[in-house]
Amino acid sequence: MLEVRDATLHYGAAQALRGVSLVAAQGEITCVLGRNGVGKTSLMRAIVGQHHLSSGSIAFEGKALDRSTPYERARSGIAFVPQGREVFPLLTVRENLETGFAPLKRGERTVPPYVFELFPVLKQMLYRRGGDLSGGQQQQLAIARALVTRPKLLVLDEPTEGIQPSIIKDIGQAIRYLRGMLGIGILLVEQYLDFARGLADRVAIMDRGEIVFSGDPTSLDDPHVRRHLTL
Ligand SMILES: Nc1ncnc2c1ncn2[C@@H]1O[C@H](COP(=O)(O)OP(=O)(O)OP(=O)(O)O)[C@@H](O)[C@H]1O
Repeated sequence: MLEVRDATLHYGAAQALRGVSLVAAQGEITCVLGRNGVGKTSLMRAIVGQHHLSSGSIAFEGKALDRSTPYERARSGIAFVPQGREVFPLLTVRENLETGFAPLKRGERTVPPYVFELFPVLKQMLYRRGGDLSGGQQQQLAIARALVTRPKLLVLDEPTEGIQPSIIKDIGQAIRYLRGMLGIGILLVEQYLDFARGLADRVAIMDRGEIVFSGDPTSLDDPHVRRHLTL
């Protein structure tokens, strides 16, 4: 579904990605792990079109994305939940959700009912401002806003960061539902190892701008694999 090939990315003279190749399949949860600063966010932002690759390619459903804008990628079915959530604090929950309408045709501009089933608190808080929500509620709102775009691939950058355990559990259940019931592909960046291990079908570990391991989540128990994750 998504195929990144030999991607390199630079910030000025600094190289953040060094020949990264990664596949995310439909109906699977692919989890990218790695310490702080190894390039996980740079890779996700390149996939959604917020950063340009210096070389390499990204294809979605067999089509090269290299020249397409973030808006075109959203229209083709890629949705992004950024690190830090980026909820609009002065817009209501409803208005935040409606920002997800932008890539949709007029007739499709509704919030799918399953979104409120996954995150009932958003229905209760529909007219509250985004900035008044707790961190966990904002994370749910950021995921819901991404789902409004009817994605085929959902890219989540550290959705558990700074979130209380009960909401982490709800988010994990929502991600499982999206994979199992809707067949959405999930690409998840995570630092919280237990969460990743419990969800992932495939894992890829990054270190210093490279993918140093990819395979089965059980391999996270292997000390050779884990050494890339510990400080
Ligand atoms: N906009 C930017 N300009 C310059 N350097 C950047 C920029 N964004 C990231 N970097 C650098 O690129 C490298 C990779 O950063 P990136 O945020 O992709 O890593 P990460 O694995 O997502 O880290 P974290 O878990 O802390 O978010 C780091 O050295 C970082 O300082």
